[in-house]
Amino acid sequence: MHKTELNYGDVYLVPRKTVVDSRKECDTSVQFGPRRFDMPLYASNMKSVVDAETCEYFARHGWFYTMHRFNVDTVAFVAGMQQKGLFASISVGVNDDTIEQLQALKDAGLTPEYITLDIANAWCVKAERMIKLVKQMFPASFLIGGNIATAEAARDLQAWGCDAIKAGIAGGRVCITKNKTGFHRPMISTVQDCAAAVTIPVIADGGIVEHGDVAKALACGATMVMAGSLFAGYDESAGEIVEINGKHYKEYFGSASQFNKGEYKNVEGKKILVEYKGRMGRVLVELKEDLQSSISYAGGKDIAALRQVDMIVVAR
Ligand SMILES: NC(=O)C1=CN([C@@H]2O[C@H](COP(=O)(O)OP(=O)(O)OC[C@H]3O[C@@H](n4cnc5c(N)ncnc54)[C@H](OP(=O)(O)O)[C@@H]3O)[C@@H](O)[C@H]2O)C=CC1
Ligand SMILES: Nc1nc2c(ncn2[C@@H]2O[C@H](COP(=O)(O)O)[C@@H](O)[C@H]2O)c(=O)[nH]1
Repeated sequence: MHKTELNYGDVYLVPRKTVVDSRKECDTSVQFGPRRFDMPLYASNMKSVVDAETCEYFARHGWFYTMHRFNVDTVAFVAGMQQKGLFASISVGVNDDTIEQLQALKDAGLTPEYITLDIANAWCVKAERMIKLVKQMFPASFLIGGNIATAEAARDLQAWGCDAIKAGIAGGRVCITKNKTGFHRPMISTVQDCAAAVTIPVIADGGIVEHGDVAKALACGATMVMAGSLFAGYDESAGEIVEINGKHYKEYFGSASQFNKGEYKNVEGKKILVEYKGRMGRVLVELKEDLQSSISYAGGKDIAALRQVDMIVVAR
């Protein structure tokens, strides 16, 4: 028996009566862990998307961020952010180098406000061990575990101690996991299943193409949305600028790409060029305006309204 599953492009949200006089009245802010953020959206913890400056930029703009975990001096990063009066949000892996990294933070007397355990398939014994260790070493940190794509996996990660889970397997723009392994779940179905299965926040990760996809993810029960390619083309993003025939692009590569790994081993990501779009400030404003508009179409004043709307499947 084959199940039909849905992606962002397969569905739309059904409008309700607008109750505000202006879209400006709609509140896009979200409580996520110990802090409140201006938007329920943040940039992927990938080396081609964020670096220390990008993280600082987002934090100063009231947005959540997570630093990537590749060749990062975690102690310097956490100390630097906290010395500037900003929150520290880091990523860790599942191997022994992560244990050393966590111990170094402890020895330095540092506690990051947010820790993301980042592995392609977090529904595994290695992630289970690391989630429990992180929780034991840093009980005060808000722990995000990912990625997973099923209700059963979501329930397990909650039981292991995660404070939030990140859902989305093989839906990203630079992902080749589905081609190389045959595994993938479309995002609408993934988010609906995972969000219905747990009481902790779910982050919808990957596959955002249109700004309206953010509202669709929230309508499915996501508390936060993570996106890579959406943020990869700007001055403030971490990727390099490339010029071809007088046109400018930015490099965007997967964390499991040969480029990021430095070797062709278990490669499940690729490198692409995305259009260079200049300063990031304008798109942050536009993303907020678009979400405010979504909330108004949902008939409410804040993002909770999006959970009340009906969703229709587009006939093909
Ligand atoms: N969201 C998504 O769909 C995906 C995201 N990614 C991203 O790419 C990066 C690379 O991550 P990842 O692939 O986890 O690799 P890592 O290199 O980070 O692997 C971490 C460790 O876990 C082991 N491991 C990884 N995958 C498996 C597996 N399927 N079975 C058993 N052991 C495993 C690895 O051992 P060994 O190498 O020996 O197997 C390694 O020791 C991450 O940042 C991740 O988020 C990658 C693919 C899909
Ligand atoms: N299968 C892979 N997925 C990857 C890799 N690097 C990152 N990712 C995931 O993609 C999203 C971003 O997706 P986008 O559609 O918004 O661009 C990111 O947050 C990761 O979950 C990879 O090498 N392979």
